[in-house]
Amino acid sequence: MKNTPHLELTQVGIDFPTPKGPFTALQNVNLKIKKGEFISLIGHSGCGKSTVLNIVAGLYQATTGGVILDSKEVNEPGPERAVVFQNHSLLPWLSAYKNVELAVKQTQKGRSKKEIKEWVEHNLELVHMSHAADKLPAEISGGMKQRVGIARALAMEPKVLLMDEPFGALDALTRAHLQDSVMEIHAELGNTVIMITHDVDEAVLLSDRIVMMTNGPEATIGEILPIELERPRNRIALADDPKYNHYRSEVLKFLYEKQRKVESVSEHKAKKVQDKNTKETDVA
Ligand SMILES: Nc1ncnc2c1ncn2[C@@H]1O[C@H](COP(=O)(O)OP(=O)(O)OP(=O)(O)O)[C@@H](O)[C@H]1O
Repeated sequence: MKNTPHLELTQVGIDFPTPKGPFTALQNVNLKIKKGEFISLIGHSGCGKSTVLNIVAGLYQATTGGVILDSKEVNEPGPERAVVFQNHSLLPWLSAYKNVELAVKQTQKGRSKKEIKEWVEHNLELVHMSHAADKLPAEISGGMKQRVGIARALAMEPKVLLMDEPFGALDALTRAHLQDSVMEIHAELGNTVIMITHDVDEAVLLSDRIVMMTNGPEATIGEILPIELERPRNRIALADDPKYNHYRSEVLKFLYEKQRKVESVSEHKAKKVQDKNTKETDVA
C-alpha cells in the first residue's frame, strides 16, 4: 500500500473577504500525494503556501474543491494531521516532557500511564532531546524548542506532518542539524510530509518532489519537480553532485526567471481587479 495516493487536493481554491471584495488567493490547486512522500512547497512570499497548508490542516475551508485524506474529506483540524510552525508553539509553563505528554494524552489511544511515559520518552529521543526533558521552553534554545515541537507533532502519530517553515528562524548550523534529524525520522517512520520552505537547498535535500507555486492572486501549482536522489542523502557529498545542482538550478530558474515574468502579469491583474472593485464601490 506504500505507493497508494492517500492525500489528494482537487481543484482547491479560496477567496478571502476583503473590504474591496473577495480576494482569490488560490485557484485550481491539484495535487496527489503518496503515502510516505516528502513534499516541499516553494514560491515567492505571499503566493499562498501557508494557505495551502492551512487548508490541508483543516484550519481554513476551501471555497472551491477540497482535500481528501484516505478517502475522508478534510473539514476540520484532526490529530492525523499534525502541524509544526516556524515559531515553536510550546506551552511556556510546561517542561519539554510535559508539552509532548499533553499532545499524547489528547490523542489517547488507550495507553497505560507507563506506555504514555515510554512513548513521550521515545519521541524526545527521536529528536535528541532526552537530556533536556525537564527543562522549560524558556530554558532551551530556539533549535531545541523546534525539536520539542517536532517531537510533540510526531508523538501524535499523524498520518501527515505539516511543517510551515520549520527551520526558518534558526541559524544555519542548527538548521542543518535539524534537517538531518528530520531526514532520519522520515526514513524511520515514513510519515507523509508537506513542508513549506524558502530555502532551495533545503527543498532539494529533503524532498521527493518540490511543488513550485505561481505568484498570486489566483496562485496555483506552476511546476512539480521530482527529486530522484538516492537516500540517505548527505549534504556534503551532494554539493558536488551534478544531479543535485541541476535540481537546484531548476528551482532557481522557476523562481527567478519564470515567476519574475509572471509577477508583472499578476500585479497587472491584481491592479485591474482592485480598480474594478474601487469603481464598483464608488458607484455604490
Ligand atoms: N485570513 C486571510 N484573510 C485575507 N487574506 C489572506 C488571509 N490569509 C492569507 N491571505 C492572503 O492570501 C495570500 C497568500 O498568503 P499566504 O500566507 O498563504 O502566503 P505564503 O506564500 O505562505 O507567504 P509567506 O511566504 O510570506 O509566508 C496573501 O496575499 C495573503 O495576504
